[in-house]
Amino acid sequence: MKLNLNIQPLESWIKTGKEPLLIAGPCSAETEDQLVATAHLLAKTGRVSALRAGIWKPRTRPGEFEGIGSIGLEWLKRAKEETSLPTAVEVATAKHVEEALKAGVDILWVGARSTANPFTVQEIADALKGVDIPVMVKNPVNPDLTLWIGALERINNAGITKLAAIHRGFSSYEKSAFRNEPMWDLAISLKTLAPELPIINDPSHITGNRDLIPYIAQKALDMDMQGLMIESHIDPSIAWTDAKQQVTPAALVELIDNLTLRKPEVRNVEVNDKLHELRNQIDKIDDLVIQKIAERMQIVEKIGNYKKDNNITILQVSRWDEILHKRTSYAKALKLSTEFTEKLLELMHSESIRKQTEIMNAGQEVPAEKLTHA
Ligand SMILES: C=C(O[C@@H]1C=C(C(=O)O)C=C[C@H]1O)C(=O)O
Repeated sequence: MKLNLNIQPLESWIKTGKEPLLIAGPCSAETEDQLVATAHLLAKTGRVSALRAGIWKPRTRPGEFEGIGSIGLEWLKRAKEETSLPTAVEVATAKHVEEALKAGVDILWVGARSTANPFTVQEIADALKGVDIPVMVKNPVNPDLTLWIGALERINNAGITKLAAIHRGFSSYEKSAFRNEPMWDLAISLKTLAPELPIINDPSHITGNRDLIPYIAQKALDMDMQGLMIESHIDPSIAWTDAKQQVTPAALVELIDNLTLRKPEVRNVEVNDKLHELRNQIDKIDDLVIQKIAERMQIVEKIGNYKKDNNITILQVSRWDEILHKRTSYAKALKLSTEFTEKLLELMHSESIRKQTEIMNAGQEVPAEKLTHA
């Protein structure tokens, strides 16, 4: 299934000639000097397509710097006049939208905390009705693809067609090197559901650590994301927010220069022929894999019927354990990762359990009305 979004290409609202497409600027606008000086250095690099700056900062706890507020819009205006860089800010309320529009901000984005709340997103969407401005929607804090899609749909339904998603990673309880887990699968699912929707990666918020930015930025380009949003500060050591993840404009250029640009396709006939030949091999193998899984399921059905006739439980922990051990060690010998093999086996096992449950309980299914929420 594909999403039904009405989207204009990225080229219609941002200069995309520079590779990769780069939106950069300080995490927060702190002082007029800091913002304007950073903007000048970024513009001078010739690599940046838009200047970002947080004016209103939704902080997790009160008492931290919550953004400079509306005065920052004036500084952004000056930065734009002096550098010609279009400007981008985060909006979290209808009032923010109103003020940003009045101040001539070029691009708005909806932050991760706002995306997680459909009331907030709807308020922003309502404030955008009848306005022609690009809007980027960050993924929600929690790893919930539907919330991300819902926010994009609400903004799109308000008539915003210059739309993009920002992948900034997800909160996770698991200890990790990253501030926010990239959970690439979610971004890949979004791209699969809406191939025309540009996705901008935000390695600054994913990593929370400037040293890790290059790895995430490279992976984002390799995942065919359309651009990068990277926090850049004239002097990160004294930044008021996110000091550890910001980079100087000079470091930003070095980082970008070290990325390898890859395209979804190349025009070289020889390369394409070789790729085609390898993909043909994959097609044949995939067909065989599916065929073998179907054969396995037919045997599972026989086992299910046999267990039913003889009153044997569906789940057989020791047999399942034996399968997990034997298969993972065999797979390991064939250079497959244990994590992958386990996932694959677990998927097959749960389908096997589902199938046998269906056989065992034929005619005794829970009535549909009992399955609906009270
Ligand atoms: C198929 C069986 O039932 C279940 C499913 C298994 C499988 O799909 O391999 C293994 C053990 C059981 O939990 C079985 O008992 O062999």
